[in-house]
This record gives sequence, structure tokens and C-alpha cells, in this order.
Amino acid sequence: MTEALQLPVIDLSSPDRLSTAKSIRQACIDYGFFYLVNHGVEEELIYQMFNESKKFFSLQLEDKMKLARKEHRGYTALCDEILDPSSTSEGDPKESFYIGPLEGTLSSMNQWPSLEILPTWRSTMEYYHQKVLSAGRRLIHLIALALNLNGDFFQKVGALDAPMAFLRLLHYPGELVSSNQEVCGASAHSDYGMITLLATDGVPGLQVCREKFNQPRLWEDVPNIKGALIVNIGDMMERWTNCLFRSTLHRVMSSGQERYSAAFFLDPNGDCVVECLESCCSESNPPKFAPIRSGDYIKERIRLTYGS
Ligand SMILES: O=C(O)CCC(=O)C(=O)O
Ligand SMILES: [Fe+2]
Repeated sequence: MTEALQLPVIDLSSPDRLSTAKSIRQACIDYGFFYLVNHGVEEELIYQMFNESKKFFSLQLEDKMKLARKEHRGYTALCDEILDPSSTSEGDPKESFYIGPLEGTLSSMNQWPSLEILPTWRSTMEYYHQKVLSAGRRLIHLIALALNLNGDFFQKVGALDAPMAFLRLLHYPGELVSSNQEVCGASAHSDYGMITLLATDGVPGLQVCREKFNQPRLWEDVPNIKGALIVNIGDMMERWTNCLFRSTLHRVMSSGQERYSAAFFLDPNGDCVVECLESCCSESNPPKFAPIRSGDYIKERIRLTYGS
């Protein structure tokens, strides 16, 4: 059985930054998920991004496969990805397209549909990527304040020098793949990185499980709020905070309806070392995780998900 969850709503443009930081802290302790409003990514841009995304996924498979995923950028076909390797041997019934960082030397690794086929695709996605990154940077500042750190803490430790900012466009075709089982469009997982900023087209499906160690798992629906982004904490932020902020398990259930979403993973620069914050450990609460280099951690998680 599922119930709908009333997640906190955080206003990114509120002038009262300390009170906003306090609300973020509570949201990250209680849920690891919240809605973000007044984030500066216009509804019209979200609409255009989904419009372009639909155009790409509507292409013939052979055209999409010309941009097959290399260096974690480009197209991943239906069922090629297993987010929860323990649950099923089949991949998740969704297709996706990854766009990596747009700045610096890494930007040339991106793959783009040709201008002849989709003339406004690249410019729309680049603009969307930049706007969500800008919202993410402002949010990270508030998250630092929420942890009683200086606002520029994550800049200072190098997390945002050249962040691993990946936009993943997702398409869940909707037809049920097997008939006698609950079907997950995206099986249960937590995100790897720092924070994720998610836009959906409003079709339901996203669910969270707040107590991952309880059995049976209780899944709660996360309804869409028009214009809001859904933000969640990733595993590296959980490591930084020694599990004070939770990286909550989530999944997407298939309702039989076609669904589009766009997840923006804002992850630390590959060289950044993620280690328990001083304010999050003590003698009675020692660090639960060893320090790790962000790049190594992400690489290993991608290997487990994609087998490469
Ligand atoms: O499609 C969604 O709503 C969520 C996708 C997701 O959780 C992910 O890509 O990590
Ligand atoms: Fe996710």
C-alpha cells in the first residue's frame, strides 16, 4: 500500500536565508527529499526541455543508437540499466540520455543529436543544464548553512570547482513489461552524489522509502508540484554528514502511462575528497565511512549499475 507524502517546500529566493537553511536541515534529516520553488528555472524552459526530450526519444532506435552511451554520455536503451541489481535480472524499462558537464575540458565528451534532425535540441538542453546548475549552486550554499558551516564550505573543499553535473533525460514508455509483477520503471536506489534536482512531466510514479532497513518496505508517493523541482540528497552528502542528512531510497513505479522526467545530478568535482564533517561526528558518534575521492566513488557506482 502506498500513501502520498507531504514533503516540505523550500523557497530558494527567500531573503531570510537562515530560516530557509533551518527548514532545509529539517527536511534533509526527516526525508532527504523536498520541493524547491522559486529556483529560477522558468516553467516555460522546463516545458521546452521536455518537448525536446520527447523529440529525441521519438527517433528510430537506430538513430538513437548512433549516440549510444560512451564515457557516461549519450543514449542508454530500454532495459540496459539495473539500478537495483539485487531485485531483478532484467534491466529497468526506461531509456535515458546523459549530458555531462558543459564547462572545461570534459565538455567535449558530450554527444549531441545532429542539428539537421533536432535543430534546437542542444541549445535548449545547454540552457536548461546551466539554469539548473545555477539553482543547484545556490542551494548548496544554503545546505552548507544548514550544516552550520560557512556558506562557501563546499566551494572551499573544491566540490564545485568543476562539478560533475550530469543531466539525465528519462523516458518511461509505460507499457507493462511483465504482467504478473509490480513493475518498476526505475528500481529502488539512492542517488550517488551530492544533490539531485528532478523535474517530471506530472505523470505519477515516483515513490520514496524512508526506512530502508524496515521490512516490508513502506513506499510513499511523491506527487509532482507544477513548476517545483524535487530535490534529494545523494550518498556522498550522506557520507559528508555521517548520515545526519539521508540519502533516501526511491523508485519509479509504472502506472502504464508514458512518463518523462529529467534528473540533474550535482556531484562534486572528481578530485574532491568527501570525508565526515567535524560537526557530524564525535567520540560517541564516530565517522561511519572512510574518506573517499568523489571521482573514484562515482566510477565504482556507475560500474555496478551499468557493468562498465
Ligand atoms: O524519474 C524519476 O522521477 C526519478 C529518476 C531517478 O530517481 C534517477 O534518475 O535517479
Ligand atoms: Fe534517483
